Amino acid sequence: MRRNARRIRRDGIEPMMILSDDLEFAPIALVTIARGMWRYRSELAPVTAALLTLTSGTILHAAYAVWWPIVLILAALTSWVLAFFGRWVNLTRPAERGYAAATVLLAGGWTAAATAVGPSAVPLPHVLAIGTFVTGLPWWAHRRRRARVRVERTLAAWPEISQAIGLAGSRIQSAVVDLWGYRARVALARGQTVEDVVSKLPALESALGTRRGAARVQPVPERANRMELRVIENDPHADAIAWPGPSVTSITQPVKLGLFEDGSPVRVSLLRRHVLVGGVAGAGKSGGVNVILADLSACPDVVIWGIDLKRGMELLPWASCLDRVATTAQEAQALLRDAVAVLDGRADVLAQQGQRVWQPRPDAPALVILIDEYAELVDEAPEAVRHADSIARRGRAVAVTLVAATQRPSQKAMGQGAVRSQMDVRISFRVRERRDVDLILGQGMFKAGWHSHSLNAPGKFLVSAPEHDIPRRARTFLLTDDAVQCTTGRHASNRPPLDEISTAALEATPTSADEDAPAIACHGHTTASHDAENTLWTALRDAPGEGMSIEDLMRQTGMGRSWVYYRLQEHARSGRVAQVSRGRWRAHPDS
Ligand SMILES: Nc1ncnc2c1ncn2[C@@H]1O[C@H](COP(=O)(O)OP(=O)(O)OP(=O)(O)O)[C@@H](O)[C@H]1O
Repeated sequence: MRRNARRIRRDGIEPMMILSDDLEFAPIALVTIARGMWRYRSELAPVTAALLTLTSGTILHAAYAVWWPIVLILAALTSWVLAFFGRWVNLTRPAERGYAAATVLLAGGWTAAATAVGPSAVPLPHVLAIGTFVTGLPWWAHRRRRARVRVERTLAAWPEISQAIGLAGSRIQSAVVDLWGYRARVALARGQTVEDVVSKLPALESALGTRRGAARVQPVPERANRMELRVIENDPHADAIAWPGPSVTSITQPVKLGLFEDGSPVRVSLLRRHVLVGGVAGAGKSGGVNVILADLSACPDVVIWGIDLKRGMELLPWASCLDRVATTAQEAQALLRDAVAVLDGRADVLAQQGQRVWQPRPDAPALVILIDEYAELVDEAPEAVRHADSIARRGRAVAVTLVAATQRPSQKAMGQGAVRSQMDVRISFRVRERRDVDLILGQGMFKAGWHSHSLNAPGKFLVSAPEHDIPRRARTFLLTDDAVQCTTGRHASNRPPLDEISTAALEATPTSADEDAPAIACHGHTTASHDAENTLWTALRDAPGEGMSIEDLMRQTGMGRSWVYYRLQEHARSGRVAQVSRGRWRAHPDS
């Protein structure tokens, strides 16, 4: 030791620690070695296991040499149990079970041989050395083991980490390593809150040595002094997630919007709920609306109307599944006014029948109105906003609801009314400023850890709804143009028309000329309806033998599905038209 210290001085390097001759070197070295061995216990496990095997072989040979067949049988039995029931001891994959079974058989076989002939009998020492190295290789290379050890070492430093970031006294209770990173349950010290931790997230990420934005904190609902710390090392949302197909067959079931970071689905019920979708341009709002549309189009108990003042750019690909689309301010105003008429009509009937809510069924469908870029509506059709306000306040019970997308739902952009405050489901894609989080998700949400300003890819979102009250990052499914085309093709012919109560309410609604510019699809009370009636009749009369489909009739008349359907029903009742085959119609030859 003194020789070492002299060499350091000769090299001109100032020694950092001077050990005096009085100090006992051996205990310090032992403690350091023991600490090192404890720290690297996982890496040293194959060597430890070999030493234990050697010791058992030595003892058994000395005392019970005749027991070797028992040792061999026990080893074979344990190996068999591990191979077939290893799942019970967390050996989830077949490769892991195979490895454990082979290692136990090898170690047990060696111990049996050592018991019989002694551990030093050739070739047993060589077999033990080579066996340790060969079985050690998969152990040292195992990805999950290495990840677990790394996490254990990181979290072992929690007392210092928590001290450094001002959360002294908090403790790690347990940690689980998974495919994407790790999760730890943390017990907070007296008086500390999850909000305190949320405000220290950047410091926590720095102390844990993660990348920026990798740490998430979630409260544990049943205990205010517990939280779950999640560190995402491999972003499960790095790639787009293809839409897997419709997740529902009725609006009474929750739709699947995308996946959370742990791979679980984001399910949200849309029944009797208004939805606000917000986020900067390009953050994925239209993509999110597409997923909602794709699921709703598979539900025969919902009629969908759409308002798209971007000249129909976003909604027109869905036109064949939409009962009605408005692409101008006038059409939007007429559409929302009609929605209020439907709402009133349904409310009157429910009141007469002494019922409280409208139960959606294929013959009494819910009505969902999708509005892309709500702020445009406020700018271009301020009158329409009054109707939207009315729907937002009164539409839930009668299943007439809004899905409104906008970049920044400020009070001005939402038209000063109650629409924003009435939104039950809030979906926030990336926002530019922190205060926009509160605009979309509600007051105080930013402080509570809803950090949608840090979402880093289009399609990533946070959802706040009665069933989602914790900020968990998710990504919507991505629908390609082909998927949209395929979905509309599949569902267009099964879309329901509006029910008779709603249609009667529309028929009874007085129209104002300025609102009734012909919409792409619109019910029977438009100014164009008289011409459409004549066109319909001519089309049915001139139809070929196999009849005309409803889509053909919609195209020719320029009217919506409900209108065509009801006209056909009426003609059929009076015997003027007949259904030639499923969904195909023509005029009766005698009529
Ligand atoms: N879930 C997703 N996964 C992967 N990429 C996505 C996802 N959603 C959207 N994108 C990509 O982001 C782009 C912009 O998305 P989108 O048009 O939905 O944004 P937006 O918020 O509606 O923008 P704007 O307000 O300009 O209409 C899309 O062209 C698409 O390539």
